[in-house]
Amino acid sequence: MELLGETPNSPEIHELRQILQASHFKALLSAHDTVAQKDFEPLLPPLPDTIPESEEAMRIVCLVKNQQPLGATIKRHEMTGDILVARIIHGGLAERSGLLYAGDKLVEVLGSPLPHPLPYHCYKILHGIQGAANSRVPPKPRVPPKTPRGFRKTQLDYAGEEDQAAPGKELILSWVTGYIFYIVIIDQCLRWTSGPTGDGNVCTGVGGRVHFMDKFIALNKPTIALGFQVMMMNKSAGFRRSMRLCRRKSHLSHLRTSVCCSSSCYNAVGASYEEVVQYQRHPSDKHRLIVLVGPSGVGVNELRRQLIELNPIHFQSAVPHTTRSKKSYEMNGREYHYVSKETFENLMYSHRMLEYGEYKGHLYGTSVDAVQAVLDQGKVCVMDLEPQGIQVARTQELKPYVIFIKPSNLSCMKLSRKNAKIITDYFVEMKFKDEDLQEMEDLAQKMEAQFGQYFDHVIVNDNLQDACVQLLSVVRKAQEEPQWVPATWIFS
Ligand SMILES: Nc1ncnc2c1ncn2[C@@H]1O[C@H](COP(=O)(O)OP(=O)(O)OP(=O)(O)O)[C@@H](O)[C@H]1O
Repeated sequence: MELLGETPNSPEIHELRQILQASHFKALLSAHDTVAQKDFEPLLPPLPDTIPESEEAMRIVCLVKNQQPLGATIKRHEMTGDILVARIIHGGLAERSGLLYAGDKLVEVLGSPLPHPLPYHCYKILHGIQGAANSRVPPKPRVPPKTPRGFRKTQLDYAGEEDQAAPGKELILSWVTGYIFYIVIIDQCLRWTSGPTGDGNVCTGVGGRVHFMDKFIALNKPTIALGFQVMMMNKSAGFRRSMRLCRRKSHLSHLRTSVCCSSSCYNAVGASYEEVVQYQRHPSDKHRLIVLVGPSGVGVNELRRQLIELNPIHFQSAVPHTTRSKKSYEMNGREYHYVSKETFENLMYSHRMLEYGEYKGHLYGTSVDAVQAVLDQGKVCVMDLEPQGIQVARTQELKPYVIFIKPSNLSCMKLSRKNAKIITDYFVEMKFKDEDLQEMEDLAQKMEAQFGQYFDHVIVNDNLQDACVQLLSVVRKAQEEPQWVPATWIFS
């Protein structure tokens, strides 16, 4: 205002004077001056000036702590006993400071060397700090995280609230198998943080058991898991009759079925998550293999048969292989590919059989090449598979889309299956008993629990017509719309 008094008058000067004299502006300037004159910075403890030359170079980290938690967890190294920073919570004080990192060794806090304490003692020391605290940590090369950002699909259910090892209850998340989430940051400790990508509900949290630190998005509701389907007898290609219940009833000793599984499947089964990407099939690409799984008797064959009947030019089953001899009315490549035992076994051992089994001394099975032959014709190959066989089919070559056919609840099943028959072979059909339906339900639950992570979609087969309409729509979407698939199918 003083300076303005010395300045020749002008409309601008007049306006500026009015602004500076307005009460709200005076209040703002007054607040500024009050803040500026006080030193709100904490007094940092002086750096020690006598550091022995022999001492390993240290970073001295000064954190000023208020009521907020530090946002880091610590652990004791099993071998050395060192106290290490275990995790840095996303968005917490430690992370925002940019000074502490997972894996840092805490040497001293508040000028006192850390005794060889249990993490609990350290926790008490750290927790008790108010204001500024110097900590000494050895320098550490910062290695950029190796794991790429990207989407992951959960392979297990995780109940965060029940996890004793979870680092902070307020951040804990729970999820079910099949959730897709996006990772933003991964540090050396296998934690990750993920951020919004647009769709879905965004939530932030930590999965303790799998050591994730996440802000993650549920883009996909989980789909389901699987069953135990065995050897089938062909009536004609595409309309196979199942022997699954037959095996359960009386022919168990005659039927031996196996499913081969490459070593990778064991890894996948044990993993907590799988890296996934969205895949949109180009119209000129081969179709994805459609795999139906479900407990015996649920209607897997019935649905496959109905789908093919709806459009036999578009949908087709793969022709299976057998070592039995050809009957007079059969044709090689139509009902079966008739091969020697040696050829069959070669296919088995070279992992070219998606599933195989033995019935009455003969081998039967469906090969990858038979599926490829259908896909090469530009058709959609539809097959039913034992859940154990999904792993073998899960290749970049076939890109299977797995649909779990699930029974509805017992009372609905009793109604819908009133006139249905269990087809055990060509000649024997028997009515479903209550125990068959119960067994089907139990098996469905086991399949979901064990193989749910592989299911892209679940159809509850209550009303047959509804289930068939759903199947048609899902199969169309699988071929025409973007779907989450393992990243290895696309980048390998
Ligand atoms: N939704 C449904 N409503 C009524 N009957 C059904 C329904 N789904 C299937 N069925 C009947 O149930 C019986 C068993 O079906 P299907 O043979 O397809 O079972 P599956 O799952 O292939 O088992 P398996 O391989 O052991 O035969 C058949 O008689 C079929 O017509």
